[in-house]
Amino acid sequence: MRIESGEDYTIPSSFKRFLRLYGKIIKDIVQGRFRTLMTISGSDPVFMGLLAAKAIQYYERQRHRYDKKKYSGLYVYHDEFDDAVLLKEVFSRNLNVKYTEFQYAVYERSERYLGSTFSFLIMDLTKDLKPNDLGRLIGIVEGGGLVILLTPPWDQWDTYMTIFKRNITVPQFPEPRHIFIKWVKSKLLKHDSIGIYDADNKRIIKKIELKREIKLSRKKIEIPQDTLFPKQVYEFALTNDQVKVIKLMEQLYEKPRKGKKKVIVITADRGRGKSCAVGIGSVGLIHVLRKVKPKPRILVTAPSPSNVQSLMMLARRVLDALGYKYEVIKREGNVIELRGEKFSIEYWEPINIPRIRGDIVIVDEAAGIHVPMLHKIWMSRNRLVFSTTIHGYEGAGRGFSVRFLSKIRSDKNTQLVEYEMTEPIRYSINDPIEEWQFKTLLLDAEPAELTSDDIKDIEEKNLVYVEYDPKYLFSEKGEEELRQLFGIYVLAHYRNEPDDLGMIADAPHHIVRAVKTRSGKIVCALQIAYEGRIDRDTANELLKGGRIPGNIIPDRFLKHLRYKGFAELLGWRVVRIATHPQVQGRGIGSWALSKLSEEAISKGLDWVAAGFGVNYELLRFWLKNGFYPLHISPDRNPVSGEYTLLVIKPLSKRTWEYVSRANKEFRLKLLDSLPIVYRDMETSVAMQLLNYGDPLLNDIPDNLFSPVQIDRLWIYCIGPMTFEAAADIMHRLAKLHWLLPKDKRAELSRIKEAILVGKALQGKSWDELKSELRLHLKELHKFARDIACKYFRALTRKDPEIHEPGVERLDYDLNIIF
Ligand SMILES: CC(=O)SCCNC(=O)CCNC(=O)[C@H](O)C(C)(C)COP(=O)(O)OP(=O)(O)OC[C@H]1O[C@@H](n2cnc3c(N)ncnc32)[C@H](O)[C@@H]1OP(=O)(O)O
Repeated sequence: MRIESGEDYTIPSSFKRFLRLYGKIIKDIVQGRFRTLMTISGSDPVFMGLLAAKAIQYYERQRHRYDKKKYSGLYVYHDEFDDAVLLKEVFSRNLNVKYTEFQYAVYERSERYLGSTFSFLIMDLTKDLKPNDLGRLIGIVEGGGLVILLTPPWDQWDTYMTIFKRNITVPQFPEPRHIFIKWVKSKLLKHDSIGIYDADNKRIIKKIELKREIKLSRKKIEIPQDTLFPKQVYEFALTNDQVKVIKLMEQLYEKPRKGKKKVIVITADRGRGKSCAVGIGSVGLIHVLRKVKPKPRILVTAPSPSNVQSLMMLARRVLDALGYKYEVIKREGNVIELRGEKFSIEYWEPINIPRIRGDIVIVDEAAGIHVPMLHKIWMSRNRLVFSTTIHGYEGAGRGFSVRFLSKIRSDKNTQLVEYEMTEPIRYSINDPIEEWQFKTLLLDAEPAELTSDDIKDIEEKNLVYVEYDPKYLFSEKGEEELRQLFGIYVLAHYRNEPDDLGMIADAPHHIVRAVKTRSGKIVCALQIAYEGRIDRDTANELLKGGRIPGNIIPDRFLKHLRYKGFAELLGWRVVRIATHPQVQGRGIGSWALSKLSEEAISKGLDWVAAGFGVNYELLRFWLKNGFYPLHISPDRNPVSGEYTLLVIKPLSKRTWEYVSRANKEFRLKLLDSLPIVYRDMETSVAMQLLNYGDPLLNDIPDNLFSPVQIDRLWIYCIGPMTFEAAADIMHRLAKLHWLLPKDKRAELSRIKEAILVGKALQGKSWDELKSELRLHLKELHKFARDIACKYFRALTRKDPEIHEPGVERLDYDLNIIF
């Protein structure tokens, strides 16, 4: 195949010139441990493959003059496209390298390379640009290395229909906005250490330049004299920061005193080797713990098993070096356990950690886990490591410290050690490509600093509601506001990925709103999605269980509430809302929602809705703002440990009718599902859900209980019999309580209502209720009897003291259905 071999092509002199500029700076690049980037744009896969091969070949030889190493390269592509396969083939056939070994991977499988280091990375972006890929993969390249981006023709790239763009459109909005790639291009043009070549027109778009000082290369590793772990363990560290982390982990060898906890918190930007350091340290711990314990067990958790692969990889290397025998257990290609005869290092989903036995718990990428879940994990153990990315793909900014760390810092029984790793493992601390990546993906975005004037504006509600045009946000003028906006999400939300940024830019049905102070500081950020106005055929499909991209609210409404007409309505789903952490709880979020509703009404929309992991505080926020619960997921999310709840606020009369009925259906369903599906739901949340909305019954129906049941209720109320003997009646009473309007219910305090839900509806054990409601057993039993007495009075209008026990009559009708 002449074409595939690229024989008909010659390398243009402009490309040779383009490459020579890399050669000119290569000495500084190698010495400074900087990385470089090259973009090759064009339409001919053969030519592109050839140029990429020449580029690597040239670069390798130049680099080798200065560091005399062996190199490794990774080529990532989409194998479902013939021309992407052709490009890769041409590249590999024409690659004439002396010191480099290349590997080829498809994007879907590229996760497994994340812990490894490569000298060269080629990303074929001719078919797709998924922001998360840019976020994950660039970091694997070492200082002195080169990243090549292969892209569609430079001038057409912006409007190119990528897989990412196709996936984020919905049937009602088929055309994406084409903003994100334009943004990426502007950053490629702006940052140094990046060159751009136009293969179609054989011209240099941008020459490479290096505009930064070389910082002294890193310090030699110093292993402390006095260590508990063997020196061999420490030898796996690549930086002194890693040494420090391993040394800190020695502190977990000894158990804390009773009632106390030892916690180590490690924070770092991406690429600082924290997971690897923790992996090395865990084997150190296993090694020493084995001397005092028959079978030490370390539990590792993270949002997903892929997050702990570098930890596992380093743990394996150290185990091998220390001569341990063990089995490697994998799930879907990820290592989830290293099982030796007398030890184990095991990955478990966060939700499982509190109930599994283990000596030490390591939480990796902790910022990716919801704060209430982190709390449960922290409560359940006394020796823990939390490690997390501050900025970067999994980063949560200072959110982790603001919301979680501040709590454990103030706990007197926790001996807390915090350590921030700064030294990058693979490249220099002032690496230009990391800088480009951070700026492009807003990985270091932070919210605005608020002044006393801003706080005054907030107190006086001197606020401005802003309707953003995404084009403006992703422009030089709007960039600062975009950074503030995204910074709020990073800080307030538990999960933020570059793909979310891509959605804001390109998803045609997503819009952004914000609240600013008068000086222009953003204090609340909202991301909204248009949903609804679904045609009848699709609606019928949904009713039969079919799917539709996006449209979460209409989809669940149709599937679970079955009102077909709802599909025609148009609404806004609040995808994310977050208030600047410094000023939460001051009414800004509520003000934003009221403005949003006003805008939605002015645009003729029917509803505003939201879906979120439900907890008491957050649900309070939505209920306070007039949103009705509509649907709740049957399972807890394995990472956040929360049920997902959908809430909706009707804006038109027609929607009102649907929502009022839907909410009644929801509560009826919940009442009957609590004992079956939601036994473990927080009782406070169940009460909130049952209490909100119009009454389901007007009055207590006649003959609801038989005289025998009434008499059993009485004997439980006055004392000798147990709750269990009247559990059936208490269960029906609980249902009755939440079906009635408030003024027709027996008057119960909040705590008694909680007992009624927790015990009589959810069937929790007395012990479970005791710890959830923080009551003594005696009090619980007393309160439960009080409930029985109150309802005895409400049902019979008699005082239990003067009741005549026993039943004489046999002639009664029983209303067995409410
Ligand atoms: C679809 C979704 O995005 S749901 C996810 C919502 N976002 C988050 O959870 C991120 C973190 N939290 C926040 O950013 C904010 O607290 C928001 C968006 C939930 C509320 O915005 P705020 O400006 O704090 O709301 P506002 O002051 O109007 O209302 C406060 C009420 O919200 C509830 N609330 C929920 N979370 C919080 C919180 N972190 N801090 C304070 N109040 C909170 C409280 O019940 C409070 O009511 P109260 O004052 O009567 O006790």
